[in-house]
Amino acid sequence: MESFLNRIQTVKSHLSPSEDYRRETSTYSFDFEKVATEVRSLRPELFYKVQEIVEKVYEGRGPGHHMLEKNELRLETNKLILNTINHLFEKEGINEEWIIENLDQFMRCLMGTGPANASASTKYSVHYFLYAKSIKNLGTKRHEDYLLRAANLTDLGAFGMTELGHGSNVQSVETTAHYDHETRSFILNSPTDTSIKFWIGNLAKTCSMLVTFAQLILNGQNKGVHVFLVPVRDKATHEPFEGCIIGDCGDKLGLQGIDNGWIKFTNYSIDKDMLLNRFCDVNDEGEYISSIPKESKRFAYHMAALSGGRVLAASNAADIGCISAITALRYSACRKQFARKKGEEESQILDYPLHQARIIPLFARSFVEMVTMQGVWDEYSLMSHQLLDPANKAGEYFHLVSSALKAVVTWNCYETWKESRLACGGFGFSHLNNFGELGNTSDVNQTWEGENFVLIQQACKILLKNFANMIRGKKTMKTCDFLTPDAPDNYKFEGSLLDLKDLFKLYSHHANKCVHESIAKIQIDSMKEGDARLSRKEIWEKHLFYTFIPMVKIYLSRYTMEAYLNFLKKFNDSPESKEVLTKLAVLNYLNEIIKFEGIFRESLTKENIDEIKEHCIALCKELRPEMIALTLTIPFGDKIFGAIGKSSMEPYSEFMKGVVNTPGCFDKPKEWKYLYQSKI
Ligand SMILES: Cc1cc2nc3c(=O)[nH]c(=O)nc-3n(C[C@H](O)[C@H](O)[C@H](O)COP(=O)(O)OP(=O)(O)OC[C@H]3O[C@@H](n4cnc5c(N)ncnc54)[C@H](O)[C@@H]3O)c2cc1C
Repeated sequence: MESFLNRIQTVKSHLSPSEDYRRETSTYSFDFEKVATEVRSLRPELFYKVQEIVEKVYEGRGPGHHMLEKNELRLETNKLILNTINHLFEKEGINEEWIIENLDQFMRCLMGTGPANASASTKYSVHYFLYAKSIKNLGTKRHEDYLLRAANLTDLGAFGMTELGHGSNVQSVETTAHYDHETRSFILNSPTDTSIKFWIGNLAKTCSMLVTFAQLILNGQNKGVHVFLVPVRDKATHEPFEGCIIGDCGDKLGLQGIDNGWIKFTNYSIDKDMLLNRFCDVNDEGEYISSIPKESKRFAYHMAALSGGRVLAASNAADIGCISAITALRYSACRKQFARKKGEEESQILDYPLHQARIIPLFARSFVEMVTMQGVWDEYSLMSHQLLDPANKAGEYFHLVSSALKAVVTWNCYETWKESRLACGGFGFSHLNNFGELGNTSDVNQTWEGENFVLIQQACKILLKNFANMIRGKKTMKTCDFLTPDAPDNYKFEGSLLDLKDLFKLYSHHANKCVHESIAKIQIDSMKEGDARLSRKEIWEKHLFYTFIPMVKIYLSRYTMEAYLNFLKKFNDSPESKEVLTKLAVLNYLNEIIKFEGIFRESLTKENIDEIKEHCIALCKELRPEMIALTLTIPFGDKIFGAIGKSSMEPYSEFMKGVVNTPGCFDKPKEWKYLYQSKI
């Protein structure tokens, strides 16, 4: 903590602050140390340690890093991973037992590598959060050794769920695992081209072990998708074992530092004990046994490990949203274009209300989401061991929350990234300003760990199921305590649009109303007869886009608002800080009302909507002097920002330093002579 406070001091009085820095940090009204300390304490200290280690490793990294050839990037990423883990073991007292016991917390801290090298954090998350977590969640005593070897990186693992023909629909994967009682083994096969496991991170060049999802077939009967621990490479030679053909997926839009690969199995035999058998097994008599008889329920347990990956993707997205918006804010505070009056100095672009309206609400949303996601991590770390307890409802709660958050926060992040990049004009398009790396991750976060439109459907189902439970007199989840059995009366908003607690009531009303309207639509369509008759599935699909998905979005806004209201309690003794942080959230939720206008039409008049727009413009103006100091309260080291986003706020000199130091800047092209061979 001491070194952190020193850092604040350094940031507050940059050694030779630029004029822009000095001006922008002299206008804020909140208690900087209080806010910075509370924001920092949202994460475990180990996160910052990891960030420091990575920053040290990258100290000498010059511009043009993205120009490294794919294999060099991969080598660098693998070395970074090993260096970081070695450092944590040698210097920070981390060991295998601690990692296994605190896998969620450990993974959360390893996210400290993310902003500097998204490929590295992806590799970690594939290895620890998908591979090791699957063994921990689904394995038993017989797999303990594998878990230990995963913890200290003796084995490098990958997670083989997706196939060429099936991504979201995991239940239909085609890889087969036939049980052979004579040899007490499973024989793995990829019977079709579409059954080839594809996109698997760490597989192409790195891993020796692969968690594999396959249909378990015993005595000709398909028992459904099961999870197997599969050695795929001989560690002595690093060659794939016979029966496994492994290849590289080829170049991607980004994240070249991680080796996504494919694998085809041909009569590849693994020991019977390699089935991860916490919930099901083949006994000594060769019979299938399971503590969860229903296949669909068994499948749900096999997938439960994935909710952590969704928490990870959403928290990563919230951070990337913050980093993108911070870059745009700092740059816009320095960048000057056009004088308002002839003869006057040009204006900073952040002083234009148009520019403020584009960027400040996006920062506000990312900030709220970052606060929310750190709270979700805390809750997840505490509850994750309950997720696989059939008597506990935690699994369903986390399925709802992680699916909804993962979809909505990663969509929001992509929007924030795009708008922030555009807000930086041409500079946003230069690799030196980091939007390339940030964009790669904000893009793919929408697809992996569950494709967003598929995930949000699951959240819709759980929300509606909770309503049905309530009607049947069963207990509902705490997160659904806004639901009422009777349809809510029409409601006219009479509170203050600038009061976050009043806005919370408004959102709660509409979250409830949206669930009731969804149910009403289902009921009306279910009563149709004759040609108009629709099946349950048709009704479901018909209302997803305009009714059910917006319902989840409103639910989620209410959820993040509740988390943020709790965060604000930390500032009861610091009224100025509370006021600024409240304004930030009010701006975000008013801005969302404008986006969701249709939903709020019942309770807000046209005059209210006009008033909201006025408030948003006014709030941006009021928050303008606070913005740069607010960006400095977020504890991301300066190294992860591109040239124009650094806290020193010297965009031109930082940028040109990068430009002139980029390899090849002054080189004459080798083939220059053809330039003079025109025949015209
Ligand atoms: C860089 C990268 C790394 C990855 N790493 C791994 C890994 O390590 N291990 C692994 O197992 N997988 C990995 N994946 C795969 C990833 O998890 C899948 O891409 C993801 O689950 C989506 O599956 P899909 O690509 O087959 O898309 P699909 O499921 O085919 O979806 C395609 C489109 O169809 C839509 N769609 C699908 N079903 C419905 C429906 N019912 N209703 C309406 N629309 C629908 C989706 O919304 C989407 O827009 C990785 C992918 C990428 C890009």
